[in-house]
Amino acid sequence: MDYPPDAVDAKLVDIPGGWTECFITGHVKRLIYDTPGFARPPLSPPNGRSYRIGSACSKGLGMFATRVIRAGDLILDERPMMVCTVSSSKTFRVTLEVAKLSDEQRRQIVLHEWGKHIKLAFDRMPSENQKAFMEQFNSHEHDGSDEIAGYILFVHQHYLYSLIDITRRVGTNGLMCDLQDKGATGFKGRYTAICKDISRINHCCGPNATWKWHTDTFTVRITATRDIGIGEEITIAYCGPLLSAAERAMCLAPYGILHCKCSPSCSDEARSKIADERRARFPILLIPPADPPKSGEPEDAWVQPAVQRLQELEEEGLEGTFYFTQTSFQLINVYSFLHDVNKALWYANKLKGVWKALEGKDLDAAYSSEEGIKGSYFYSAGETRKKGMPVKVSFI
Ligand SMILES: C[S@@+](CC[C@H](N)C(=O)[O-])C[C@H]1O[C@@H](n2cnc3c(N)ncnc32)[C@H](O)[C@@H]1O
Repeated sequence: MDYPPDAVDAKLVDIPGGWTECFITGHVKRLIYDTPGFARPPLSPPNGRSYRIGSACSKGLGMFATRVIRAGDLILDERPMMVCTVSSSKTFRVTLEVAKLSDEQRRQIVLHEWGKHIKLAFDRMPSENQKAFMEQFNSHEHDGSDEIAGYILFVHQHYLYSLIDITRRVGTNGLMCDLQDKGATGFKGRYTAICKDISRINHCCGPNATWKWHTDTFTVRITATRDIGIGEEITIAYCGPLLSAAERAMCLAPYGILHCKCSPSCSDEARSKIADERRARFPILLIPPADPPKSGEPEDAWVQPAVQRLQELEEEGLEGTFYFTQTSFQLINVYSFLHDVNKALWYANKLKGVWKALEGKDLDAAYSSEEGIKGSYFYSAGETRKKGMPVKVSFI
């Protein structure tokens, strides 16, 4: 992809938004060009750079906050060095099946062919990006998976590399892009992005930041999902954080993470069991009781399961998930219904940063201001109820 068209002798410095080399199909190329606003410049964090790359001990390098970062703050919007497929052609695999090769032989040949294509993209990179790409972490260095794919050798900047040196860096560092081929035949790939700085962010099962692919800016965007202190490591989830520990382990293996070291409790069996049980019961739906509270019982006794659920989500570091926003919205709506505006605003305050991080916009005024809450459907439903009239409400 050469967009916008640049001079043949362009340097990295001539492309301030960042230079991405792509290995993509024609269909995906058209899809990118047709994206409204493509190629907007990447967003700049309003308060400037807020991170440094440094040692994260046994995890290698990592990203660390250099100032306090608030939930919802943009940390980095980075154009990748490379975007490429994560797998190779289905049609090609079928052809190999016909050739009666073993599964392992097929895997090696597909990997080799994929590597040859990725090297084409690598060769077109500006030399600064080639250097930065080769400096990225390679977690598969000694796993013995290079019999065929490692066959082609090339010299780059006085070092001898094999194709596998490139493909392994893609596997270790790639984050999934939201680009997808259509159609059932021919080349069908999911896409992955390798960035200079974002690829240094380590995985955490209870991360403090989230990542999202944006085709209009052609960037991976990192936003904080909770407040991050100075010096604290910035982390993202490489896989669905609501999965069980066993499922997460399966998803992390291709990144070369065989034992997740995100926190001491992650490897603690008893703690993992509790975390699994909590994750399995996170969805919750509040239904108001038909009868008024018994004397002496707080009016919001029936809300407590959701209050506890939100606390558990925070304890697990799962603020950046659907269940956190869903439970928060329910609590805002319920406390509007009960005419407890302060509590409604208290939950709105918890939600606002996460909402900004996930949705890229501020929370609607109906949820975040006294007037908004008092003008909401739930507040008036609560009024009707207070007048002794029956109401049927659903809080989501
Ligand atoms: C995308 S890179 C992250 C940056 C990397 N630490 C570096 O030095 O460049 C992924 C690699 O970081 C390490 N890593 C990331 N998160 C980890 C975690 N939670 N536990 C253990 N290792 C982790 C693993 O070696 C993995 O292969």
